[in-house]
Amino acid sequence: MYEFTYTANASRVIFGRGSLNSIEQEVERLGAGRALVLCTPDRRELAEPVAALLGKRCAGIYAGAIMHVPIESARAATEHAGKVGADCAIAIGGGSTVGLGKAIALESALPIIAIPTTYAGSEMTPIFGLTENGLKRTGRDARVLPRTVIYDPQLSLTLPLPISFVSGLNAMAHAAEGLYARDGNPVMSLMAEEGIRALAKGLRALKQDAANPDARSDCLYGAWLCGTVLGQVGMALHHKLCHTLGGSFNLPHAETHASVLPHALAYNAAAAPEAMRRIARALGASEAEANDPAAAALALHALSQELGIPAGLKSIGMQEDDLDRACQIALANPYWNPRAIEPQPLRALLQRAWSGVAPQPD
Ligand SMILES: NC(=O)c1ccc[n+]([C@@H]2O[C@H](COP(=O)([O-])OP(=O)(O)OC[C@H]3O[C@@H](n4cnc5c(N)ncnc54)[C@H](O)[C@@H]3O)[C@@H](O)[C@H]2O)c1
Ligand SMILES: O=C(O)CCC(=O)CC(=O)O
Repeated sequence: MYEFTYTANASRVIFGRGSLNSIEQEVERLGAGRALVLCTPDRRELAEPVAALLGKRCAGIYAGAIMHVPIESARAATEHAGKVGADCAIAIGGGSTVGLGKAIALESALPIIAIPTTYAGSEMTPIFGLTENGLKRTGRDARVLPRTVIYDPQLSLTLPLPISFVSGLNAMAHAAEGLYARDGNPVMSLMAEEGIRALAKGLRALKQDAANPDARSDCLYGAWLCGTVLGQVGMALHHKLCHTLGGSFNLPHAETHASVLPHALAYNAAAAPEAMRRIARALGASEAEANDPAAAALALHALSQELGIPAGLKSIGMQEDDLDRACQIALANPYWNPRAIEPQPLRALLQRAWSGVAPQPD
């Protein structure tokens, strides 16, 4: 028995090797003529070819993107865009750069073209994040959804494997929670399962050969699917926990997602057996194995180990003494989750996520 509401986001997506070459015509298609190219300070080499392809349509390169978009960086970028008369922003990079483009759009309504080079998936969502006085807030606004997304797998060939792996698990997290979302729907569930499957295939191939173009294409295809899910349906325990950990303890985003995901799925396994079956199946479990709700979390933990992802929040700088406070913060703002958020089980989840041991339901 199906019952759902589904409103598609209106992004235009161009996917393929060499699709970067279409950037000038995509700027023209938006009716723009002065595109500001955004990147992080350490990735100007990504922005320069875009500026060259744009020629006279380029309003310059702004290399001021910072993770979690500090409000000061957003204000400076918006001011600069105004000063150079930009009528479009092109964000080439990961979620930090797309996040800066979104901050400019939130203030100025400039159209964004996103050219993702990690698997974060921000390019496919109307979700923005801004950090002020050490506190990160997120919201949804149609103005921040990139109008056009160009996925060119060639551009992620230089993404280091450690970042590729954790960014891939960040993407899988969107799909996993999308499979048990309160407002989920069959289209998003199909995309979520296929996204996890494509990323598992691509990440495993990257482990063998970081320069494998087909593996990069599989990963970026999976990131597109998972990012689309994130943009369409609500998230739950896993994303709320990672937001708390990232925002309150300044932990790196993708690494935090990768550490927490197996444990968040174990917490929810009994309450969302169908989602767990589809996740386990997408990760390569047999139909018989996938029928065990615990299989999804264990398969994800096994994939993390196979990829060599450092185990546990302790490996990315979180202190064990901070776990009690993390638990209190996570409990402070109630939100929907397929299983009730209870203090003791949540604290046990955080302990296991911190230590990096195998996940277990409790
Ligand atoms: N709003 C949303 O929908 C959404 C979704 C996911 C993530 N995010 C946000 O995005 C940020 C995290 O994004 P991220 O994980 O992509 O991190 P990121 O954008 O900071 O990139 C991670 C690292 O990869 C490097 N990198 C990127 N592309 C590269 C390339 N081609 N070659 C070499 N190095 C490259 C960057 O320089 C950086 O050091 C967080 O702030 C997170 O909250 C937002
Ligand atoms: O937590 C996520 O991976 C998606 C939401 C997010 O990062 C919001 C933001 O900080 O831009």
